Formats: sequence, structure tokens, C-alpha cells
Amino acid sequence: MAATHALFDLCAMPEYVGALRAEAQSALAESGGVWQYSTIKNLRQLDSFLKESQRVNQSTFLGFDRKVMSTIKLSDGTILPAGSLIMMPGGPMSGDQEYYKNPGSFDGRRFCSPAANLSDDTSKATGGMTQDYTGIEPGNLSWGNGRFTCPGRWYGAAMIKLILANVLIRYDISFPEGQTERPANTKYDTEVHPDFGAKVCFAKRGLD
Ligand code: HEM
Repeated sequence: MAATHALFDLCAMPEYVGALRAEAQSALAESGGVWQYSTIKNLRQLDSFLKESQRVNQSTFLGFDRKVMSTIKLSDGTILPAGSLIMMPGGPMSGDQEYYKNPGSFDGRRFCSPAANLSDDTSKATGGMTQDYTGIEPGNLSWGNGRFTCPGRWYGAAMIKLILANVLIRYDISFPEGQTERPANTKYDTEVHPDFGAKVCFAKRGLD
């Protein structure tokens, strides 16, 4: 789903393609034409683009589902009784200006520009550091949070980056003629999916 969202975003915002493609080509050239984990780690702009695509296209409105095993009193006095089922509004949080500056606009370089596009508090919490795709900052529940944060995210992120980098190097991609905007996401219960019926055109590039 994350790779599909990113493909849709690249077709809708082709202005990002040049820099992301150049980054992938130079990272691959630096590692002698062979993809290695270190090559993938060097795709910092792709990290940011994917992270932003995931921020804007959260896979669910509600996440972090937990059962409260013993009664907890939160710092604001709220009591969560033992046995309660709780969820966090991950979708709305990712669009909240408490965590991100201009959350309504897509900025594929948001996480490349240290601190610039994070709220002051979020920036403080992350030390103003550039975040890689697997990074967690306040407001981001894409990979969960706490003890049960997704343990497969490094593997998942590496695969998604590898797919996207290869597509960028080998193909020109676009929506079918006449379509300029990405298709609306499909919402099912609390889930949000990319439109599985949408089409993306791949044109093989001449490679040197
Ligand atoms: C883009 C890809 C992926 C996304 C967005 C994703 C997201 C998530 C989220 C939101 C959770 C819940 C965390 C929480 O409750 O705090 C989770 C849990 C988990 N994920 Fe992923 N995941 C991805 C890929 C993967 C992959 C590739 C693997 C395995 C190779 C994996 C293995 C797991 C496991 C085992 C858990 C349960 C962890 C636990 O309960 O201790 N995930 N993931």
C-alpha cells in the first residue's frame, strides 16, 4: 500500500521525479551498480518523500489499539479503567499542526529539511534531526509506537525503497492521459487504502 501511494504521488507531482531519480542513480553508481542495504540507506530524499506520502495517506484513522490491563491515571487526570479498549486517532494526528507545520500541504522534502517543517515541539522531541522513513516522531503512528512498534519496518522500508528506486531508474511513470490528480483513497471502516482500480502507465526508459 505504501509503495502504491508513493507511485500515485509521483505521478501527481512529477516535479519530485528528477531529484529522486538522480539520488537513486548516484547511490547505485557509488555502490558499483549493486544494491546493498547501505545503498538503500543513502536514499535520504526518498526516505523523506515516502515518509511524507505515508503521513498524508495514513493506512488507518485509528491505530495503537490496546487493552488497558491495569487502571492508569494519565498526567491530565484522565483515568483509563482496567479492561478498557483504547485507540489513538493516528490519521487526524498526522494532519495536526501541533505536530507538523502546514500539515495540509504535501512537502516531499519535509523530513530532509531539519526542523523546518515540524512543529516546534515535535522538532524539540526529535532533536531537529532529519528523520528516515522508519523514524517515529510525535504525531506519527504509521508504524505504531512504544513496545509494540512495527518490528518489520526496516525490512518493509528497505523493500519499498528498493522498488521505488528501481522504478525511478528504469521507468517514466504517469497516470493515463488526461489524469493529473491522484485517485481518492478508499475508506473502509477505519482503514484507508489507495484506489486498487487506478492505473499507472510505465514507459521503459533508455538506460545508459
Ligand atoms: C509499510 C509497511 C508496514 C507498515 C506501515 C507497518 C505498520 C505496522 C503497525 C502500525 C503496527 C502496529 C504497531 C503498534 O500497535 O504499536 C505493526 C505491527 C507489526 N508489524 Fe508492521 N508494518 C509494515 C511492515 C511490516 C513487515 C514487512 C513486517 C514483517 C517482516 C511487519 C511485522 C510486524 C509485526 C510482527 C507487528 C506486531 C508487533 C507486536 O505486536 O509486537 N510489519 N506494523
